[in-house]
Amino acid sequence: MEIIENQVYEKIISDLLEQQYSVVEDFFSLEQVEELRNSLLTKYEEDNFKKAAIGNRTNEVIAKSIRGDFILWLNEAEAAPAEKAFFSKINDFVNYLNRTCFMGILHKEFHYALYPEGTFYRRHLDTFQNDDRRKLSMVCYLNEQDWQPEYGGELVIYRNENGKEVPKSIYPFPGRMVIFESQILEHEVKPVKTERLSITGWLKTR
Ligand SMILES: O=C(O)CCC(=O)C(=O)O
Ligand SMILES: [Fe+2]
Repeated sequence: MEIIENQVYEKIISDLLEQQYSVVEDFFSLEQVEELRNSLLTKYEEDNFKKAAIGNRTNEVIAKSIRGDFILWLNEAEAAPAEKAFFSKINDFVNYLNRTCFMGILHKEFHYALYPEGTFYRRHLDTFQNDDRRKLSMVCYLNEQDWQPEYGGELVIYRNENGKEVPKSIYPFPGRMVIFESQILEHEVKPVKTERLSITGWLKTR
């Protein structure tokens, strides 16, 4: 089958090869972001979110000193239209990765996340949850368009450059998507001064 080159995906792939992470400003349109934000907020108001835990799903510990967000795992089969459109874009990206880079992505898992004022997620590696199948982490921010840097909540990625640790701060502006190597890059979410919304997920092998 012929592969039609996609410039956005190609940029992500070359960023990942060069620096283990990539930031894309318009992976999802602002309309899509708004629909996802509304869907997240409705489900949060209906009390469907759980306090996020650390450890794997059979060995969960709620540790507020490590992370303070609330999450809701998404089920693709039962997804609402906004989430169906989200997954269709993710699936398109996964197919591209598998066909052009032989990444062998077989599974994925995504959750909504809401960080209430004052919460954070301390420095960690996403494979600490006993899941070494996690290959790529993806975070898409669903905040309002007037999100300000003073609100905090930046994602800080720690990269090693020539033996020196270099932190990269990425603010959670709406529509922004961050993709990084789950097994390599430690990262943290700095304390937020106002509610912070996102979808986070992992592309997994085997
Ligand atoms: O929301 C973010 O920017 C990152 C979240 C994160 O690190 C995680 O959920 O593992
Ligand atoms: Fe993480």
